[in-house]
Amino acid sequence: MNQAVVTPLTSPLAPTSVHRENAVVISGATKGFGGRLLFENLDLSIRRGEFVALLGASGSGKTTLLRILLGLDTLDAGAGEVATPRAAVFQEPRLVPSQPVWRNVLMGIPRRRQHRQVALDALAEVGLAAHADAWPVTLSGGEAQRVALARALVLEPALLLLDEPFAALDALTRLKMQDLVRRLCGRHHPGTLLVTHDVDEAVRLADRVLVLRERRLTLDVIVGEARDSTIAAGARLRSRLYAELGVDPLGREQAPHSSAGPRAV
Ligand SMILES: Nc1ncnc2c1ncn2[C@@H]1O[C@H](COP(=O)(O)OP(=O)(O)OP(=O)(O)O)[C@@H](O)[C@H]1O
Repeated sequence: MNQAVVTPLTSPLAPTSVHRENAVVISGATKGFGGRLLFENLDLSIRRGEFVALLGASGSGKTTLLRILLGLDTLDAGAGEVATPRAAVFQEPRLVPSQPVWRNVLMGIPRRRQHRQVALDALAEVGLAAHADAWPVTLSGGEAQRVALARALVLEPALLLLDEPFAALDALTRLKMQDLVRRLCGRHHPGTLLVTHDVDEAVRLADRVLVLRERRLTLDVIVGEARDSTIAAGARLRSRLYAELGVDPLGREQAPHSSAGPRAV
């Protein structure tokens, strides 16, 4: 079993008490760049095993929040803790071209676990065991992303951060990759945060969808029942998310959005 440890997001801010079942707990999170606030006083928790999608307009701060959770950036104010180990998959696979696939898979794990068989098992999970000795340059975009996913999961992350990992893939590969990620997250049980622009993707994959808008999480909606009950319920949920994002999927003119404050449904 994965022995998650807890890492404060910011020091010397007082840490919150993250329970072992939580992958993320942050409160009052505030971040800006050059005098522009991206988000302010934001609260977020993600449980282990929970798949959360984060939607928001371009530039709203989604990647910045993900980078903070990954430890690549810090909050300006607020407190938070994340369970570790953490792993991430980005839009680009970020493989090391001078190393064969199996060595790429092992790159983030401790030396004592760096055995070829560990890589082969991880590659088998993403259907790429036969490509273990291939060079990254010979892989398709979808295959390279599956290697990146294997490299993330071999860490047995308590928190998995996905920053638009399907965005560069063709439509069919994207659907297959989404199913794979969902299946493997169910098996490995990390808390997962998926940053995406794609409402359909969020509804297809997530247990919960958040919308970051105007410096706040203006929507925090449980997806499961709406997605799984009827087609109409799923469509209503997607419409609601599009409306929250101020977008009409059919390209009709939108009335200016007014948001009274964070709402949960
Ligand atoms: N290190 C930095 N220094 C200065 N500004 C930054 C830095 N990182 C991000 N920003 C700015 O913060 C804003 C939010 O960026 P971020 O990448 O978090 O948005 P996003 O919601 O992920 O956007 P997109 O969906 O287009 O990827 C942008 O205006 C960006 O230019």
